[in-house]
Parts: sequence; structure tokens; C-alpha cells
Amino acid sequence: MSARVSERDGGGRDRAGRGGRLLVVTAVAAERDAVSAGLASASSAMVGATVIAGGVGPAAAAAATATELTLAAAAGEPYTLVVSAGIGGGFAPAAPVGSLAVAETIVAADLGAQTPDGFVPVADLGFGVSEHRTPGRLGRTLADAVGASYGPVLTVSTVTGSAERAAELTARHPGAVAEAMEGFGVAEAAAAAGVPVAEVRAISNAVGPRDRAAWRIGEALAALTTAFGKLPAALEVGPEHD
Ligand SMILES: O=C(O)c1cccc(C(=O)CC[C@H]2O[C@@H](n3cnc4c(=O)[nH]cnc43)[C@H](O)[C@@H]2O)c1
Repeated sequence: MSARVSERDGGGRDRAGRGGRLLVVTAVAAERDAVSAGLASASSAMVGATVIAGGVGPAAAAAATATELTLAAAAGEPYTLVVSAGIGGGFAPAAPVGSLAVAETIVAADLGAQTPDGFVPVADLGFGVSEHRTPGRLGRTLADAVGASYGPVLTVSTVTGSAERAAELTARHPGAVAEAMEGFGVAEAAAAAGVPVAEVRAISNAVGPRDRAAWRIGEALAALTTAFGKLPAALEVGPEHD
């Protein structure tokens, strides 16, 4: 049985995925469609999944995720897992263009304060948390299933555009495999709802000096589709129930 997938943007609401317990949040429609194509091609039995395009950046992602989780819970059909997914920048050498990255931790890499002594994360300032961890072995399991690099995935509000900034980020977050702009927003909403979270990124560009011509978005979207074709079996989610 193939996955049943509901697709929509952050504004609309339909009930096509009402058997689903998996929520996938992408930033834009092209990512949503790539994820949906992968889920629909999955060979193993799976619950229907809902895939939404919630917008670019952590604020839009958090708002869209929180709305979706709240509506589902109010309807008595709460999600059991939220996955932030899309394209992202890869840190060398762990995550080359065209590869996949799965988050061990989802890190708010630029949420905090700049001081004369350097960056202070928001958690160290005494406000909330600076990262969310994918529970148990879920992240490792997903990474192994799709052949992804596994480590911290950074959420930034500004795409890294210089070697200096890339070096600063890796110094602060050793082992970081990727950066993107939505994961921490999705994770904050998931945490507020008490739902586990994961992040899957397909690498479209290297984190470093800005070189827009070198971005391989089509290649990354194809990798995203391949990954989500393998995800249902890895998640071992139960059969769909209408
Ligand atoms: O710099 C540009 O010219 C440019 C052109 C098209 C798109 C962008 C984006 O910033 C897209 C952001 C979007 O894609 C994710 N993403 C992909 N690569 C990265 C990255 O290296 N660092 C951060 N985010 C990235 C991100 O999650 C957004 O959804 C720029």
C-alpha cells in the first residue's frame, strides 16, 4: 500500500490526510511536492502523512507547525511525529551537495546575543532552549535508512555567505552537518505540543562563500524524494485507519 499524502500550503486546510500521524513541514511548495512524491512512492505500508509548506524561516515554520498541530489535536487526531524537511546547506566534508543530512540536534545557531567576548546562545542568557534533540535512536535510525550524514543541523535566519562565518559556526557547533532556516521553529512548535521532532535536509549548496550559481536545487529535491521514499519503512508507523 502506498502512502496517502495530503498536500497544501500553510494557509489552507483539508482533511485528505486524516488517517495520518506524521506531519512533514517544508518551507516552499517545491520541497512539499518532493516530499509527497517520495512518500507516495514508498513500498512499505504507511499511515497517510500530511505535508505542508509553512514558509521560509523559523517564525513562519513555527506558526504553520503550531497551527497544524493544534488543529489536529483539537480534532482528536494528534500527530505523533513532526519532521522538518527541505533543502539546506552542507558543511564540508560531512555533507556534500546532493547528499542527505539528518539532525541529531536541531540548533538555534544565531538566536542569542553578540557580546565583546563572542556569541551567547539564548539558553545561556536564561531564556528557553537553544536546541532540540531528536528522541532516542530515531535520528540515527532515519539517517541510516536514507544514507545521510548525522549531526547537529543549524537553524539560521541568514544564509551563511562567507568562509569566516562558516568557520565560526563549525567552531561553535563541532560536527555540524547542515544549516537551514526552519528546523528550530518547527521543533519549538513540536516541543510546545509534546510531539517528537526530526529534521531531514537534502544538500543543495555548500555552507561557505556565497555562490548562487553553484546551488543544485533540482538535485537536492530529487534526493529529498528518494529519502522520503525510504522513510516510511524506517519509521515503522502503523497502518492507516479511517
Ligand atoms: O542567495 C540566494 O541567491 C538564494 C537564492 C535562492 C534561495 C535562497 C535561499 O536562501 C533559500 C532558503 C531556503 O532554502 C534553505 N536553504 C538552502 N540552503 C541553505 C543554506 O545554505 N543556508 C540556510 N538555508 C538554506 C532554507 O531552509 C530556506 O528554506 C537564496
